[in-house]
Amino acid sequence: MVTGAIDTVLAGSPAERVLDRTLRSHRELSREQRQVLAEAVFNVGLWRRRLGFLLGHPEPSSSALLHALLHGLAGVPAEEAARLAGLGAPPPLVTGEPPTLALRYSLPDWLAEHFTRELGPAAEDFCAHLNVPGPITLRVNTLRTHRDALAARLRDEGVETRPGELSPLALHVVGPRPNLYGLDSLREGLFEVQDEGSQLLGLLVEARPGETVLDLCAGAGGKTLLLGGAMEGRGRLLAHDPDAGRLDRLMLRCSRAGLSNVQVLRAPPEGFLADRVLVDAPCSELGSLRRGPDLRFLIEPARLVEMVRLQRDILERARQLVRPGGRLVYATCTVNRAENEELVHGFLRDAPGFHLVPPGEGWLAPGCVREGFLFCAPHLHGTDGFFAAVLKREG
Ligand SMILES: C[S@@+](CC[C@H](N)C(=O)[O-])C[C@H]1O[C@@H](n2cnc3c(N)ncnc32)[C@H](O)[C@@H]1O
Repeated sequence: MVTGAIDTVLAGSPAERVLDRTLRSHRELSREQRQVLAEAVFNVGLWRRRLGFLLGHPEPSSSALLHALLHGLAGVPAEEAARLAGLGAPPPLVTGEPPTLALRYSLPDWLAEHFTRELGPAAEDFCAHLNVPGPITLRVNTLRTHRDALAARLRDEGVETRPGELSPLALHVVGPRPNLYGLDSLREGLFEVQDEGSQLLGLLVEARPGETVLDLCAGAGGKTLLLGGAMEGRGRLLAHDPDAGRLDRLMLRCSRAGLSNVQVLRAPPEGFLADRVLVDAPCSELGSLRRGPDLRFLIEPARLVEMVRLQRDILERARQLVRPGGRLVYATCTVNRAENEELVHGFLRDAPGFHLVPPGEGWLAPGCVREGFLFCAPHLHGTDGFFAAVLKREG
């Protein structure tokens, strides 16, 4: 069953879905067996390239990969590892460090080369952090409570946290992964799960009570909810996304959070000017690769180029919706200059009425600023990878 699930993941099915399906059809498994299955599927899915190197074979069988994981990476004795993997005898493993970044951190070659071009020598550290799960981070809903009170409430519910150092709204869960969805505090809308870097993107908008704020790529509302808190529920908060299902989820989350001034726009917005516009753009999502073991193997390299045209179009639309003197925040969760710095510089060349302003002046940690933009990454800040530009329309 384990090797069957691994085969399906290696053939390109998303690991989360394969695991879910396998667990559903094997309800007889004990808690420990389910845990072992999940770890085997996720870790072979993640480490497949490094395991292939250990085996000296580009396309080894699932059993051989499982053996290499257990013996080569987890240190289980060879005979025991072979038995657990269903092999008669342990295959020999290569010793020594893999010679390339792609093999060391189990990435497609093109992606490792991309990160080297983007980050230079820091690519090694960045890629190492892609293989370590990120923290579970919560964002306090300031419409209902404040951070210290939420931490105390969570402690009463058995969840220990520590405050984030970058976002004043963040709490990181400490210790084993809790079942957050079973907590009354979540049902009462006291918090949302949101990466600390993602919180910074919403905070860069610096939305104020009484303003008109447009979240142009609102999705299921992660940032809309933050903006609503900053506006203290006063003013007009407009949320648009072409994905109707996501907007439905946004509305549910707003109601749980006690946010009543959100207006959902199902058609592309027009005919008004906003004080602030957030473009949390669709992107290649290379900053979120640690969120899934196999995401790196599912991305098509062409996506890094194809997204740029869509991002330009969205930014152009956003430009027309910012009032004179207003603010436009362009953000992505990717590490790709073509979608980030280059796109913004191109926009500034074509839209002379806008200029770049320092992100988060007076509150954002200087370590989160690179070349005048927000830049966060797992190896530097413990967040997913994010980019943002804060642009002001001249008055
Ligand atoms: C990075 S996600 C947004 C995440 C969301 N802001 C949040 O914090 O949860 C990008 C969103 O852009 C949306 N999108 C795609 N094409 C778009 C377009 N042409 N105009 C506006 N949004 C678009 C996608 O449906 C997706 O929900």
